[in-house]
Amino acid sequence: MIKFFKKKNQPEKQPADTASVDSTAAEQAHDQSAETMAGSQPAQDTEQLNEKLGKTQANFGQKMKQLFALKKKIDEDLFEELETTLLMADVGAAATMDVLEKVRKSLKRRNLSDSDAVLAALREQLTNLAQVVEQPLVIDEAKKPFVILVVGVNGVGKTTTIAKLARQFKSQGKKVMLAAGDTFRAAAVEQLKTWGEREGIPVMAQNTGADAASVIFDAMNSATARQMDVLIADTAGRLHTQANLMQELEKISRVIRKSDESAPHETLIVIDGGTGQNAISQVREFNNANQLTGVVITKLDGTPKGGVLFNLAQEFGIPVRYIGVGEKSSDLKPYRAAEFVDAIIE
Ligand SMILES: Nc1nc2c(ncn2[C@@H]2O[C@H](COP(=O)(O)OP(=O)(O)OP(=O)(O)O)[C@@H](O)[C@H]2O)c(=O)[nH]1
Repeated sequence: MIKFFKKKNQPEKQPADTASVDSTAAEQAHDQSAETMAGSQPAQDTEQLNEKLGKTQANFGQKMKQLFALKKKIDEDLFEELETTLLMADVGAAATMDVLEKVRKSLKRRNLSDSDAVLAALREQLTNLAQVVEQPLVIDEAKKPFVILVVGVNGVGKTTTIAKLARQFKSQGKKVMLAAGDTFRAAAVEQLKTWGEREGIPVMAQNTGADAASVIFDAMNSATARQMDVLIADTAGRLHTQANLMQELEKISRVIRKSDESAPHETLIVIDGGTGQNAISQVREFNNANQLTGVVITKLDGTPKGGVLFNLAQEFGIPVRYIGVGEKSSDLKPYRAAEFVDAIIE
């Protein structure tokens, strides 16, 4: 979906001045020829999660099954092969060692040594680890607006995730506003505004190059005045190694707190599921700048390395709120540990 948000090859348009887009403007500016979010007409989501996570499943459960089919004997070699499989799926060294150690102990305790028992113990331990970060995002209705700040490096899927979230919240009957805090690129602001018009979701924006904190501060005031339930603030993608840009994020949070000292109520980092080990340093650096309260892992449909979720769970234990498994609106799924483990192990 949201091909609309594809930034590559998009002409940079001159942005309008400060704009608050109303749902009434919806039809007017709608470019019929523009690619729409595939989810605009709620799509039938017949595809199962295990199909969506097929690449990780092939690199994970399928490999394990092949391993067990070849090796009936449970020995050190088998554990080494399991270790390699987990590492290749980006589970990370610490999580791999920990999980396998617990598998060994569990087998020893129960005096089991057949391959079915190893697979069952592995599933149990991976589920335990995956459950550490299962904590769905709940919008506290006492906070009006409930402010969600979305951060992450470039191109991970922040803007598309925001669009998906906004549609989901709106479909639950919530009043949602977006703040176009990605002020670096004219196209980013324009795209969000046009999309908001079409969806009947107000988008607060200013000129390109405007101070992101000021855009979000204005949006806070407007969302409060208009009694919005949820305000989702986009931010420009930035490398976690760019100290000045990381400081800008700290400033955004400080400015938000001037309007509501309990906000932001959720600081979500979006991570591209195919990033590999770099995901760890991204979460670490962003967490240092703005305490993160949730993680969204996107693009899990396109990578064999979905094991990164375990890596992040082991390292930080920050709740994984959603997983992105495609481009449709319905492809942003609330994260459920058992469902996830089942999908990659089946
Ligand atoms: N296959 C797949 N593609 C996704 C998913 N989430 C986002 N994308 C695609 O990833 C690309 C980048 O998404 P954006 O939302 O533009 O990323 P961004 O983080 O806002 O980018 P910057 O503004 O440059 O920082 C788009 O083509 C999206 O359609 C997903 O779960 N699966």
